Amino acid sequence: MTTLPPLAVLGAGSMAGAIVRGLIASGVDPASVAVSTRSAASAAAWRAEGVRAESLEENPHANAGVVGGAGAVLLGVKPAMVVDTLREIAGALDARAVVVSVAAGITTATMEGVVPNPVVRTMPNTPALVRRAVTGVVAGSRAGDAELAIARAIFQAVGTVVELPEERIDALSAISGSGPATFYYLTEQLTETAERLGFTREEARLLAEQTLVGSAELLAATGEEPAELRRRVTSPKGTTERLIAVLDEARLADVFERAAEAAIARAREMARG
Ligand SMILES: NC(=O)C1=CN([C@@H]2O[C@H](COP(=O)(O)OP(=O)(O)OC[C@H]3O[C@@H](n4cnc5c(N)ncnc54)[C@H](O)[C@@H]3O)[C@@H](O)[C@H]2O)C=CC1
Ligand SMILES: O=C(O)[C@@H]1CCC=N1
Repeated sequence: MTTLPPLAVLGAGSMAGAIVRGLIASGVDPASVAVSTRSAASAAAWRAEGVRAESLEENPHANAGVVGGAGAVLLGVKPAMVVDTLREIAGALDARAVVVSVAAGITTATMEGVVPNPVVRTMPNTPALVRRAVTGVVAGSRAGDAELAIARAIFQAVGTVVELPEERIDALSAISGSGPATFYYLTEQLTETAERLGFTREEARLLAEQTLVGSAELLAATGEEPAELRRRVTSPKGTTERLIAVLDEARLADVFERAAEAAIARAREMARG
């Protein structure tokens, strides 16, 4: 297994923060991770977790400050900030460091146009925090086996890795990058339905959320196909059969396809800047 080099993380918000915490949960030494944050309070919170942290509030050069000595630099800033952030750190980057981006829509070619380093583009998801992420990984033109192995090692420590060509990553993002939002949205909808059926908010949340968690655990534990697990819930001529018939009528597959196409179109807009 590839040993992770010292890691610098620029912008440790929802996504990169989940990755760092997932890495620490996997046994990575927090002292081998350096984080730059916007606020001093956030940097202090990371220091309390044993991570080296600098904030832009205390030091406007915090981004360049944390990349020195790093063998891998994880870009966790918003897509619109990626190019500016790379410009900021270009002079401080170790020549051999691999730049790993999680940004939606920002191509490897765009990043390679700003820094001379090898670049890997990824699309993880927030279950990284509990080491259950699915991450799409794309090698840039300068990333060789060693750089790809580092990126793979980072994301395998927090879940499962899928390697794919760059033209497929926006589609992967629509399914797994945004996917946690899809499942939480469904859970919210089911909670509201339960409330409309007369349950209190607390009861409704319990019913919807525990059903999501229980169903996911059953899927993971049995390795059965969702269709088979669904069949076991659907008694012939029973209540679930009627329920699923209504969902079928609503053509959810078409709705999900339209939703995914909208996300893909947005990623392409973001790529154009
Ligand atoms: N949230 C998600 O589920 C996923 C997000 N992503 C990608 O992750 C990236 C970040 O998204 P989120 O974590 O959702 O946003 P976020 O807003 O939670 O995180 C961005 C972080 O960057 C910090 N920041 C802002 N300007 C900075 C600067 N100049 N230097 C250093 N840090 C700075 C912010 O304070 C914040 O903590 C985006 O590129 C997004 O496309 C990718 C996959 C999933
Ligand atoms: O919403 C976004 O743009 C990011 C990418 C996938 C999930 N969150």
